[in-house]
Amino acid sequence: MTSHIIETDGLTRTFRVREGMKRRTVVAVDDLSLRVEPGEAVGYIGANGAGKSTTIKMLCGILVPTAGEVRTCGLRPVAERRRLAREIGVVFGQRSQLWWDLPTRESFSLLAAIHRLSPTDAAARREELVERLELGEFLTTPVRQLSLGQRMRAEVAAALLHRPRLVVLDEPTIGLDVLSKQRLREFLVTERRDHGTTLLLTTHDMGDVERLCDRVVLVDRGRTVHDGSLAALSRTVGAQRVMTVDLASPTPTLPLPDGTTHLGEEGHGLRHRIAFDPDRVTAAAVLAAVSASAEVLDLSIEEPDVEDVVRRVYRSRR
Ligand SMILES: Nc1ncnc2c1ncn2[C@@H]1O[C@H](COP(=O)(O)OP(=O)(O)OP(=O)(O)O)[C@@H](O)[C@H]1O
Repeated sequence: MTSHIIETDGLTRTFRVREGMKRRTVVAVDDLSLRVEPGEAVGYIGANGAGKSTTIKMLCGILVPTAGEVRTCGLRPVAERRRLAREIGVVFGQRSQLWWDLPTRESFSLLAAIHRLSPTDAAARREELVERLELGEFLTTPVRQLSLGQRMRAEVAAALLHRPRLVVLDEPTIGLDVLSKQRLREFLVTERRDHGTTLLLTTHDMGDVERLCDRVVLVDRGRTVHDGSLAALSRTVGAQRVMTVDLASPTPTLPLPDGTTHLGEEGHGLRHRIAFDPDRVTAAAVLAAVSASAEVLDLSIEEPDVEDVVRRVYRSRR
C-alpha cells in the first residue's frame, strides 16, 4: 500500500452539459497526477471553474471519476468512503456540516458518537479544540445564532474532532474578517505542527497560501500548470522583490549590482526603491552595494504579490 496521503494518476472528470439544443462535454479535471506526502500543506489554486472543487469531490469519494486512479489515505474514495471518513476531515467554507438548531457542544457530541470516539478521548480532544479555537464562549449557543467567524471555527473543530490525518478545506476563510482569518490560520499551522496533519486547501485568498502552504498546485482548465513552492511560482513569471532603503543623507545615485533595477527615489535621494531578481542577486548583496556609498537607516523588502503572479501565469497561457 502506498505511503502517500493523496495519490492520483491520470485522474479525469468530464461533464455533459446542455448548451441550447446541443450537448457539449466539459473537461473539469484533465489527467491529474498528484502525490501528497504525509504532513504536507498544499494550496490548490486556480480561477473559478478551473476544476478545484471537482478534484476535491473525487478525493473525498463524493464524485466518481470518469477516468484515472485515485487513492486518498491509501483508500479508494468511492468504494471505501466510510473508512475514508475516519481518516479525513472536510471543511466547506460555503456549506455547514453542523446541526443548525443544536448548540455547538451537542454537534460535537453527535460527531464523537458517529466517529465512535471513546468518551475520554472525545473529551480531551474537544477541550484541546475549544481552547485553541477559542470556542468556549459560544459552546451552548445554537449554531444558527453564531457569527460567520464563530461558525467557521466551530466547523473546523467539528471536522478535526476525530484527529483526521488529512484535512481538506474548500475556501475556509471566505467572508471572514482579518482577525478571524488570522486566528484560523494560526490554528491550522499549530495543528499541523503538533499532529503532523496533512492539509489540502483551495482558496482565492493568497494570504492563506502564503501563511499555510509550502507547496502550491496551480490549475488552469483542469490541468496542473505549476506544482512547487510559491517562490518557484513567482520565478516562472520573473516576479521580482522590491527593496526600499532609507538613507542618512541625500544620495542621488547608487551603484547597484547586476540583477537589480532602480525603480526611483524620493526626498532628493533619501529613499530609494530597488527591484531585484532573487535568482540572480541576494538581498544581502543589494544592501552591501547600497551601504558602500551611503549609510542605511532602515530597509524593507516586499515579496512579489501572489495574486499578480497568478494573473501573469494565466495571461501567459492565453
Ligand atoms: N455537476 C456539474 N455539471 C456540469 N458541469 C460541472 C459540474 N460541476 C462542475 N462543472 C464544470 O466543471 C468545471 C470545473 O468546475 P469546478 O467547480 O470544479 O471549478 P472550481 O475550480 O472549483 O471553481 P470555483 O473556484 O468557482 O469553485 C466548470 O466548467 C464547471 O462549470
